Amino acid sequence: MRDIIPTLPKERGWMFEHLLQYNGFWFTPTSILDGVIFLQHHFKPRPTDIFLATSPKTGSTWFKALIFATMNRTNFELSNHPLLTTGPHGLFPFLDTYIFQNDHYQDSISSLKSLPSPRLFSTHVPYSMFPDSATDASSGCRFVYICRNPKDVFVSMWFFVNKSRTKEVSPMSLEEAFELFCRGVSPYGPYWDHVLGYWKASLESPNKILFLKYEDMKNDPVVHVRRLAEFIGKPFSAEEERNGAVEEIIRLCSFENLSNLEINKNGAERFSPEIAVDKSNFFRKGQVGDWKNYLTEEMAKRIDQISDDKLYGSGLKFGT
Ligand SMILES: Nc1ncnc2c1ncn2[C@@H]1O[C@H](COP(=O)(O)OS(=O)(=O)O)[C@@H](OP(=O)(O)O)[C@H]1O
Repeated sequence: MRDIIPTLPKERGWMFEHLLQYNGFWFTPTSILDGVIFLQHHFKPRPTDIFLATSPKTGSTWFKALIFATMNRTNFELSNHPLLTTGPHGLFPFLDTYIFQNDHYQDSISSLKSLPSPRLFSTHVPYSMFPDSATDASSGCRFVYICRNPKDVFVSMWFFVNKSRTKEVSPMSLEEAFELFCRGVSPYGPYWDHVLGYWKASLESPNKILFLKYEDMKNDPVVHVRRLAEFIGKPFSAEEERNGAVEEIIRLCSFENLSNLEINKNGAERFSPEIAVDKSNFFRKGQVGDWKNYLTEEMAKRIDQISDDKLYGSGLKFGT
């Protein structure tokens, strides 16, 4: 499979020199692309697997914390919760770079096999690129997908790459990045196609894919954490509700709490030999509508127009 890499369409990268287009989406060579190809051809899903799927900068860090804290809430006291010492990205495996936590494919396969069920994974991989054995209605695997307003996603991504990019990549102006994003050339982009893949699948199989919006979680976290808990098969009991368990999880995973923990302020998260990101870069502002501080009226209109065109007839509207 790797033989095809030199033949793939190539564009300017955001964090690394290039992005390569594979199966209609743009990926970073070689780390991410290798991981995606591994997933397509070697990953064996289990019916109990749960995937937290996101496009980059849509709230992955936040939802990693939320889903882990919800799923494991009876296993830990708040005072010794893993989130206080591990940080959201270390809680459960990121599937896209899983092969780099191990020496080669065979080790990754064995190590995936040894994980206890139910396995929880995070991923940025588009829905269409998952093996059929995971996406078939009969497979049992479930996906939680997070969508965010593309204007905030773009601004978040631009700040992130300007802090995290490697030395060989020259700084990218907001305008240059904007052009690439609008053309769909962004990590795991086109953003709109990524969202629509999961959206359409969630309409076809609502019991298989829970489609959530960053903005809705911000507006009414209690309702959405309850939905998340029900979807992963861990609904809050009446007693937990009375004891404020939902609110406790929301507080634990809040931007204010997580961004102020020592574990999230210092050091780097290493995803692969090439990709290491300062942990603090995963926390910027955590707000809805920050795009207003960076995009001109014309830029906002252009993204809105693309969204109108792409989402036309889908029934999906981005949060604002
Ligand atoms: N706890 C919490 N609550 C709300 N928002 C949060 C939280 N943690 C991180 N963030 C904000 O999410 C943005 C980063 O997105 P991701 O976590 O998807 O990034 S990544 O894909 O893992 O690189 C980025 O958004 P911006 O602030 O708009 O840049 C982070 O600040």
